[in-house]
Amino acid sequence: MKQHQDNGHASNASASISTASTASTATTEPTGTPASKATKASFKKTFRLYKYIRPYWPMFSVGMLLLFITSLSNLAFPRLLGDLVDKGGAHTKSITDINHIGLLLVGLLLIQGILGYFRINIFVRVTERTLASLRQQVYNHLIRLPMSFFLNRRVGELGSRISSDISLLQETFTTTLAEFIRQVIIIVGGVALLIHTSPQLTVMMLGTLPVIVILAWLFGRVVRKYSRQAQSQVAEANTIVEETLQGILNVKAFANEFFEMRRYQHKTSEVAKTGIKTGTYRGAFAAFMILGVFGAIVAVIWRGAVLIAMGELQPGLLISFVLYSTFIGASVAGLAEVYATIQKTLGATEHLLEILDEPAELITDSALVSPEDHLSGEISFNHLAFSYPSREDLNVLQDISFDIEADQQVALVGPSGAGKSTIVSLLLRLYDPAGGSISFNGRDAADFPLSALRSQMAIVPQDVFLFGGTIRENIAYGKPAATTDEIIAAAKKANAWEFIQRFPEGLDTVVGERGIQLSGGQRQRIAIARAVLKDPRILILDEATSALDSESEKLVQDALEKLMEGRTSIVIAHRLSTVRQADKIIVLDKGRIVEQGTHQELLTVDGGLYKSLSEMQFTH
Ligand SMILES: Nc1ncnc2c1ncn2[C@@H]1O[C@H](COP(=O)(O)OP(=O)(O)OP(=O)(O)O)[C@@H](O)[C@H]1O
Repeated sequence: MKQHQDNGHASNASASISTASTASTATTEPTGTPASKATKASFKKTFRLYKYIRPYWPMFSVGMLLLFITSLSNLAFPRLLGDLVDKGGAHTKSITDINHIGLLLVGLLLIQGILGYFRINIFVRVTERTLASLRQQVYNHLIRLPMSFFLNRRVGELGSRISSDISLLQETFTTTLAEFIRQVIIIVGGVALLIHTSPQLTVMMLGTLPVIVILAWLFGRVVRKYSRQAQSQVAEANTIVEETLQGILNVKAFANEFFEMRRYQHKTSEVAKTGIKTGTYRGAFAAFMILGVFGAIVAVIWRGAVLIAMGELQPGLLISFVLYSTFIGASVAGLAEVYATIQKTLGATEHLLEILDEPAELITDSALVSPEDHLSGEISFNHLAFSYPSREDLNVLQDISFDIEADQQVALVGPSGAGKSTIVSLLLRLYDPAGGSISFNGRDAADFPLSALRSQMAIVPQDVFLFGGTIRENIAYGKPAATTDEIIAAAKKANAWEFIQRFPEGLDTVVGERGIQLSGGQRQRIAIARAVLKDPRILILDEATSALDSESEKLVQDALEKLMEGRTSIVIAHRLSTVRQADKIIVLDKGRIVEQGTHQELLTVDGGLYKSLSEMQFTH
C-alpha cells in the first residue's frame, strides 16, 4: 500500500506549501474561501442548510424578534436627541420636560442593552448547535466517501472545509445576518423618518450621500485589489529568499548569486511599484472622503440653517436629521462589507454541499456479520482489470486470474509498480474493478455488504500508521471493545508485550504523532497486535522494505508467522527469502501475471522473472 501513503504525504506537503504561499494574504482574507456569485441558484443551495437550523426554529424566531425591536428602537435615538435640544431652546424652558426625555433615553438604552444581551445569547446558542450538527454531518459523510474521492483532493483542502468554511457560516449566522437585517431596517426606517423630518433636506441628502457611499465602496475595491496584489508579490519575493537560503549550497555551487540577486531585485521593484500605485489611490480616497462626507454634511447643515432662519425648521430637527443621515450612511457603507461576507458564505456553502452530494460507501455500523456473509477464506480473481480513476488511460491491472484456497498463504511478488498494492486495494474493495471480478466463497465481492467484507480482513501495512494516542488505543483499533486482557494477549502474540512492559507507563504510553516515539520494528509489532485482535479470516501483509535490525526482524517475522496460522494470507513480498514457504507465488509485471507456482517450481523456469529476481537478490 506504499503508493497510497506516498500520495498522502505528497498532498500534505503540497497543502503546506500552498498555505505558506497564501499565508501573507491571510490578513485581508481570513479564510481561503473564494466568494461565490450571489446568484439565485446559490441562494437556493444555501437554503438547503436551513434544515440544520430547523430544530431550533422557535428559538431563532425569538432572536429575530428581539433584533427587530432593538433595531427599531435604535431609530428613536436621533429623534429624542433632537427633541432634547429643542426643549432646551424652547421659550417655555421646562427642566422637567428635559429630564423626562433624558429618562426616556436612559430607559431606551437599558432596554437595548438587555434585549441585545438576550439576542446575542440566543443566536450563539442556535448557531453553535446547528454548526455542531453540520460539522458532524460533513465529517460523517467525508469519512464514508470512497477512496476514489480522496485521490484527487488535498488533505489540507478537505480539512479547511470542516474548519474555515464552517467558521464562515458561524460568523454569518451569529453576526452578519443580524447586521444585515439591522442595516436594512435602519436604512428603510431612517429614510422614512428623514422624509418625515424634512422633505426638502431629504431630497438634498439623498442626492449626495448614496453617491458618496457608492463611490467610496468602489474606491475601496480598487484599493483592496492593489493591496492584495502587493501582498502576493511580497509573498513571491519572500519565497525567493526562503528557497535560496534553504538551498544556499546549490546557489553557491552553481555560482548563481548574481542571478538570484537580479531575481530578487526584480520582484521587490514590482512590490514597490504596486505599493506606490496603491498609495496614490489611498491618498485620493482619503481626500475624496474628507471632501465628500464633510462637504455633504456642511451642505445639509447650511441648508438647514437657512430653513431655520426662515422659520421653516426647528434646530432640534436639524440635529435629528444629521444623526439619521449618519446612521443611514454608516449602514449603507456596512452593507457592502456584509454583502462580501454573504458572498463568501455562499461559496463556503457550495463547497460543503458538494461534499455532502458525493455518493458515500454503504458502510454499516455493525460488528455483527450475518452467517451467510462469513468468509471461508477462499478467494478467486477472475480476469480482473483496473485503472485508477485519476489516471484512467493507464491500465494498472490486466487479466488477473488466480485462485486462493482457504488457509493458504499466497505471495505477490514483482518489480516496483507492478500492481501488487493495487490488487490488495481491490480485495478490500477500496475501488471497484474496471473489468472482471473478485469472488469470496465463489460469490461476487459486490454481493457482500462492504462492512461485512472489510470486518473480516486485516492488513499489516508496510508503513505502519499509528494514531497519536496510547499503545492501548492503537492496539484496540483492531477491536474497539477489547478488554485489557485481550489487548495484552494480542501484544504477547505479536512479540510486542516485552517492549511495552519495559515502558514505565506500559500500555498507556503515548506514542507521539504518527507513532514517532517508537522504532520501526516496534510500530510494526503494534500493527501486528492490532491484526491479532481483529482475528481476521483473511490477512494481508505488506512486507516492510526498510531494513530492520536482524533482532527485531526476527521478532516481527516470528510474530507474522504466528498470525498467519489458520487463516488465508496474502503477502506482498519484497524480499523473496520470506516467501519460500508460500503455497503459491504470483509473479506480476506491468499489471499482468507473468508466472505462478511454488518457489521450487518457479526456480525451474529458465529466463523467468522470478528466477532472475531471486538470483539478483541472493547474489547481493
Ligand atoms: N492512487 C493512484 N493513482 C494513480 N495511479 C496509481 C495510484 N496508485 C498506484 N498507481 C499506479 O499503479 C501502478 C501500480 O502501483 P502499485 O502501487 O500497485 O504497485 P506495487 O507493485 O505495489 O509497487 P511497490 O512495490 O513499489 O509498492 C503504478 O504504475 C502506479 O504508478
